[in-house]
Amino acid sequence: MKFESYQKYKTYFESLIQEERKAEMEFHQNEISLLSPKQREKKGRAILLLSGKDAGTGIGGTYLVKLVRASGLPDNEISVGDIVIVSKEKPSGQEPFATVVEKTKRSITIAYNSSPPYLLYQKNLRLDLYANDITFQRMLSSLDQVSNQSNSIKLLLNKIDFFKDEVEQHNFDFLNRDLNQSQKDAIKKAINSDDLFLIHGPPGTGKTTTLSECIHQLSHLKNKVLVTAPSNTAVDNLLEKLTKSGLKCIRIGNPVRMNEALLSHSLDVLLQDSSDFQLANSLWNKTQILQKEQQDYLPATGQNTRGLKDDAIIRQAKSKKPYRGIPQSKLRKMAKWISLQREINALYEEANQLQQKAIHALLDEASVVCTTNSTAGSELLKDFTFDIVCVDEATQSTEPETLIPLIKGKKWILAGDHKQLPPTVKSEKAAPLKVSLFERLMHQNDERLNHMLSIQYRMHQQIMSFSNEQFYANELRAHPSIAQHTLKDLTGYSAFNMNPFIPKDVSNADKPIVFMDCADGVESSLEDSFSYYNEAEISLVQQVADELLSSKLFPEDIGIISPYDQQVSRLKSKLRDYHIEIKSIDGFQGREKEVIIISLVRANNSGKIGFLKDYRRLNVALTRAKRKLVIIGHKETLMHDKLYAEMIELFQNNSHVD
Ligand SMILES: Nc1ncnc2c1ncn2[C@@H]1O[C@H](COP(=O)(O)OP(=O)(O)OP(=O)(O)O)[C@@H](O)[C@H]1O
Repeated sequence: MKFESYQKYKTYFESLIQEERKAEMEFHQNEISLLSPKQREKKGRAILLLSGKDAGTGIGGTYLVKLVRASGLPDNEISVGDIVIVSKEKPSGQEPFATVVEKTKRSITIAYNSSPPYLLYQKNLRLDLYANDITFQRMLSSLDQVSNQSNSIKLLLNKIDFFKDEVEQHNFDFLNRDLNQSQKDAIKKAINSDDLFLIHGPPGTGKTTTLSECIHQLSHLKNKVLVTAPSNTAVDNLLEKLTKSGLKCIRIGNPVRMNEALLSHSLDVLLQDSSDFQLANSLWNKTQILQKEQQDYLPATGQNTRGLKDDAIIRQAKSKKPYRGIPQSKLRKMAKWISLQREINALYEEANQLQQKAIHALLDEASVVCTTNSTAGSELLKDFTFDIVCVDEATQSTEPETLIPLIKGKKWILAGDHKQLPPTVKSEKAAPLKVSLFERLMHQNDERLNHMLSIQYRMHQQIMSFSNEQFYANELRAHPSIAQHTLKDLTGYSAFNMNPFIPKDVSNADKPIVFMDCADGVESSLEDSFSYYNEAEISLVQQVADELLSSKLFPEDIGIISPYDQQVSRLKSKLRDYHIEIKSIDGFQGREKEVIIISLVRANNSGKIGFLKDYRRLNVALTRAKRKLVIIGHKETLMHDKLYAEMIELFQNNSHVD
């Protein structure tokens, strides 16, 4: 996809974002009707047991309601800016929308455009997330903001001038002495490139290791770097590598969603040592005392005021006479409430300024700031720009989402693998969003702008072979330290063939890959479901797991993956006591295990293989195992597809010993 002008680019992505936003809302409606309130609270998308009270008026005359849970809010994914609904038991779908404007440990304040329903001032309320709207808003805002950045537009519209001024070339003293030549080359090219560089990292090639060294070098060269990734886990993986080698980084985001071991780098934790922030805290404490005192008086809100403005109430209270039917005692109580409110507002204002000062001091000093793509668009970073923005896992986020961090920097370095699964997109109509910016730029630019890491540190070379040929033009090499590693190297492993119906190859350490034809398997699906399961394959997976466990393999060394959620949940319940990790292929991207068992599920007369046809899913599945890969599938069905047929042929012939 190429764009002729910024306007065309903006219109194209705006409509896709709106489609996806609609699908997100439908997803929440569905989940609300399917899950119990407690199940939804556990997922972090509902908060139960709240009590509501009037919190005055907000910006633009909105009506504010504060919802409190005295015991504290449970962990949740609801953020300021999100759209929510409040109900008594189960939402009916008729509730008006509100927007979250403030969140504390015990309360959440929401804004309504018109007078909120009376229900809001009761106990036992339930608040539901309706759309994670904040990320959509940030995407739209990034699309707008990019119009002021000629350099960014040039990159997005593929108007890159390769022959402009010579870029300053740097020589490097690498911190990580173990880097291989391909990784060093990627770092040199990325740093010496002009505005944009793409690090293509096939499975296990040390993409994060390489990006981490690159960030170190950039920081040593006195650059201010913003480092982002789509998920908190991916940000923490990178942060762990960066801080291990001594780089000072600040991590922005909700500490509840961070890896505990990395909390000392969190902005929230670092702020605790700032004297300005401590002062701000004491002012917030004062506001709480004043708010308590306010409870003895009458709130000058809603019907109490009979339309009188604050100044008029104060004036009338001084006059010692009733006014518009409001008795003098009530006027005095409201006047006192107003003067306390003014004091509270002033303290809040002062505290917020002090907090801003403390945050600015920390962020001004930091050479590396780490956060998720979405949070890069938060108010906190509003006034900051960076020399370089580095985005890890860039093939897992949509183009508008990647734009959120990118517009904060002059030069972009993206790392990812467009041969693995693309970002998740809920709406069919928004499917073009599955082409990440990384993938688009990779296809539209020549090799001067990218480098593929070519040495992998995960898979036995036979396990790597098929993916290497099909997806990486045979350019991948297995590092000698792992190229021949097998189950034999694991302490205690002793192949044991206890089940005569399971081929010996399954426990034989010298056979890194086994394809098992589950010829009597039949796919089934529940009514109204596009997900499939296959009972015969479930039984075979169990027998294979038994065989491996009795060969003294630890359950934590085994992973079971399947493309279909129905199969995953049935495998989980059948193997409940096995303590083996069982996940969808999509959920296992980025992970690895010594042994992987794949159940492919599809088995029918017409050779239909559904979304197995997305070969990137097959690539992810085949590249998770380090020492042993067992693939279970219905050969006859799979042979209808050329690529699966090639895979089966290769793996059935390829189980010789090297
Ligand atoms: N030069 C190297 N020498 C030795 N080990 C390395 C080297 N580079 C990476 N590794 C190891 O390879 C493994 C994968 O590295 P890393 O997590 O950086 O890879 P990745 O490409 O981001 O992974 P993924 O495939 O999950 O995206 C890690 O255990 C890492 O320590």
